[in-house]
Amino acid sequence: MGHASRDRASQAKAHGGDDGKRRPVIRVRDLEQRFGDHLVFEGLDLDVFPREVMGIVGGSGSGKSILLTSIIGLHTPTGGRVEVFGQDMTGTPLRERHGIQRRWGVLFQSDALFSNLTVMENIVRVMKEHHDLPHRLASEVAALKVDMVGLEPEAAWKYPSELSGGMRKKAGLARALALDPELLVLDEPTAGLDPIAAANFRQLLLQLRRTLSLTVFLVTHDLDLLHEVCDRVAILAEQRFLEVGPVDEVSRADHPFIQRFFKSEPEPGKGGRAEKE
Ligand SMILES: Nc1ncnc2c1ncn2[C@@H]1O[C@H](COP(=O)(O)OP(=O)(O)OP(=O)(O)O)[C@@H](O)[C@H]1O
Repeated sequence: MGHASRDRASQAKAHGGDDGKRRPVIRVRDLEQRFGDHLVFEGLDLDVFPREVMGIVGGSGSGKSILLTSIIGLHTPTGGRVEVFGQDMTGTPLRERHGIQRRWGVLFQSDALFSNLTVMENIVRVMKEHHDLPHRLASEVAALKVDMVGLEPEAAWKYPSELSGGMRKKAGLARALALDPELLVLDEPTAGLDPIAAANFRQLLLQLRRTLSLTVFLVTHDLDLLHEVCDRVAILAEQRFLEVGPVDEVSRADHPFIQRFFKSEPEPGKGGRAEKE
């Protein structure tokens, strides 16, 4: 057995797998969301496997945020089931969810850093919420996270308002990595970045994914991110997943939404971000 397969086997074990069978990190079954008469989606099924990067694409209002927040237990959909690390997200009591929550890191579109805290303090705060760590040790680990995302050490002492958009995203990512998560959940990670910062961020994701063996679930409109970073993509439109599969295959599917999405030209200054519906 080579290093890589040995790694994967031990990882599968760590994830509760048996005989090398890969249990999904995220398992979505028959998910449904309605608001009164308004059906957002129904019948969503999705598996995201260990070390896979899954991209979710869909028009505005198709329910991407609802899907994402259902996965991290912030929203309870009207029907169906979401399991993360084998635990039912809606059926698990809050106190037990705390244990699952430290196994993932989330980067929201707005980066959601506390504006009154420095980058360092933002990261330390997350660590202290979950671990009883001496301040000095927490600061040292936070400095490592800052380095890991390619920020200069001095950025750690800055407030979010003193950083560029790209640096803020990296700081948000450093905070998402604070607890050494196995799963990274990213909401439009390159939205709003200039083309160079977006390309830089994509490289960073590729590198982190390789070095940290991360599973990644991300929502995006960035075609370059889909092609360069994602293993599979799920297209959410017409209240369901139109297609789920490798990006190259899905992008060839003969559906008007998919054709429009994958053929759309990058918006000027948006670094390959495709047009929203
Ligand atoms: N609390 C709510 N009450 C009623 N309707 C809601 C509520 N939350 C979301 N919706 C509706 O559900 C649909 C899906 O919302 P969601 O935010 O998940 O879309 P999205 O795909 O993330 O869109 P965007 O790309 O524009 O952010 C939208 O039509 C939205 O108006």
